[in-house]
Amino acid sequence: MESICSFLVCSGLFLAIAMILCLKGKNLGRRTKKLPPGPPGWPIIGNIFDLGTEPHRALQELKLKYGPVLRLRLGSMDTVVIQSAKAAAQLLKNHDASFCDRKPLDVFTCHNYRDGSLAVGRFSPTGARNIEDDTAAANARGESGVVNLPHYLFLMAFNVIGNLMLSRDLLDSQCKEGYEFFQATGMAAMWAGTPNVADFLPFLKWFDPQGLRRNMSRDMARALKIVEGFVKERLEEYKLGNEEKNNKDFLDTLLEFEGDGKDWHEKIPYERIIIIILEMFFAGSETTSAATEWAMAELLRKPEAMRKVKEELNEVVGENRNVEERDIEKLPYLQAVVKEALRLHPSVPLLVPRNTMQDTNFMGYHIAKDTQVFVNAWAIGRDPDSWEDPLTFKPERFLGSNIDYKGQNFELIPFGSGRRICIGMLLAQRMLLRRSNNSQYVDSHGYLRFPVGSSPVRDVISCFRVDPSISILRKAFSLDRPKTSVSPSKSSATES
Ligand code: HEM
Repeated sequence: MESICSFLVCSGLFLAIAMILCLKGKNLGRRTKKLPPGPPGWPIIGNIFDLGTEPHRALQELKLKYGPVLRLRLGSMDTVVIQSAKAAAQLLKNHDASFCDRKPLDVFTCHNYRDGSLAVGRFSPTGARNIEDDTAAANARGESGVVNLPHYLFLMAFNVIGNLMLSRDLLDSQCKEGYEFFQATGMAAMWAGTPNVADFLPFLKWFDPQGLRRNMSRDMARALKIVEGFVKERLEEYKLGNEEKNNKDFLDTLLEFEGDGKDWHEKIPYERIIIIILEMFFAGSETTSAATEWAMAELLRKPEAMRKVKEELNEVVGENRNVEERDIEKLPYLQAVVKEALRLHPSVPLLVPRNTMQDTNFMGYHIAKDTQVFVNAWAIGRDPDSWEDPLTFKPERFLGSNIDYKGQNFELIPFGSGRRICIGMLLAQRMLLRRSNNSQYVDSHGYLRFPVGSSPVRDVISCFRVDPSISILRKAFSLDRPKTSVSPSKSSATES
């Protein structure tokens, strides 16, 4: 036993020394080239502790000292952080080809996920339960009726995606696999979001010291199996001749796809379809529900903005009609509210990390191949060089302005930009501005319609007849996510 321990300790030391020497060698080679500035790091761990518990905030502070292009070493991983609209434009527009790869997390190597994934894959050129009913039931039980808004918003986003992808309400008593799927994806998202020391010190990958890969492998297998069941079911339906339905969903489209006649000339492999479907839940639920929640939290804190949204909705849609997709363009104030919420609270504050595909001369600095790149969309959205009064929630700033989040205005990039821009952006836009009752369909004009329902913002307004000073408990943590409770009965606003 003793000899095994000594062997492990010696091998660990040997690896650590080898790594330090290797890093030194690497640095010597680069001394002649100008690197971006950055704080000095510790041996082996580098600047990991400089990130703190909220990396986007800690990095924003480092910008004051080192400027908008910052260099860090996270373990053995070279990292560059971009923190101004100008630098983001250079990166995502002029150098997008060099920086369009992704830095993968170790946990995404399970079940060949990375090979099938769009979001973490290598770059290759080729409604919710009724809130009112639940509140009424709680009141009947003598409870306060405080609503856990994040919970409803997440369920809503999950079900909307379930309908678009698979034409089913996953979180419904009729769908027995739905709850297990919901749980498995939730756990997998948690493993993916836990900082993994093996990502920073790759020689530890083999040991999986926090057990994250093992946990991810288990929960991802559960989720993949359920999606596979849905896909098999659909293929059975095709065999029975049921494929001639009017409304094709995303799964139908993936199964029928036979190439675009340019870069892709074949059907999408079965395993990849399963991973893509799963990924839409990962990428689309938490992001959309967090953004909606922030928009609501900000509106509840700003009675004047809330009044304007209500007035606009009443004028354009009226009291008795549901919001339809075509209404969106006639709701400029609501659109401005969404932009302003995404400016201050982008759901993915550092975007999804990029990876440099080749040595690149970027704004006069040498960025080596395989450097990880963070773009701090959170800091850019609050940069006083780009925004007047940047910390104030002021939707009016977008009225009469052409600034949009579609990847062309680099001061507002909650969905990223360039080749790896969020593919769900337009869907997210609709989900943020609207609410589904899970039976949406495409109307004769090609618009998505939701027969019953309205914008989530409107829901809060109409469900609670909101007192502007309603209680909001907000606590930002890692992904800048607010925790919002809305109670029709409380009348003070607090923020922590
Ligand atoms: C408010 C909602 C959302 C936000 C803020 C958001 C944000 C982002 C960001 C920042 C990226 C990385 C972009 C870059 O590197 O330049 C991304 C990528 C991605 N998003 Fe979203 N997203 C949202 C909703 C969605 C939805 C609804 C879906 C699909 C159902 C989706 C699917 C994806 C996918 C597949 C990628 C990877 C694209 C690639 O790597 O090529 N997202 N998203």
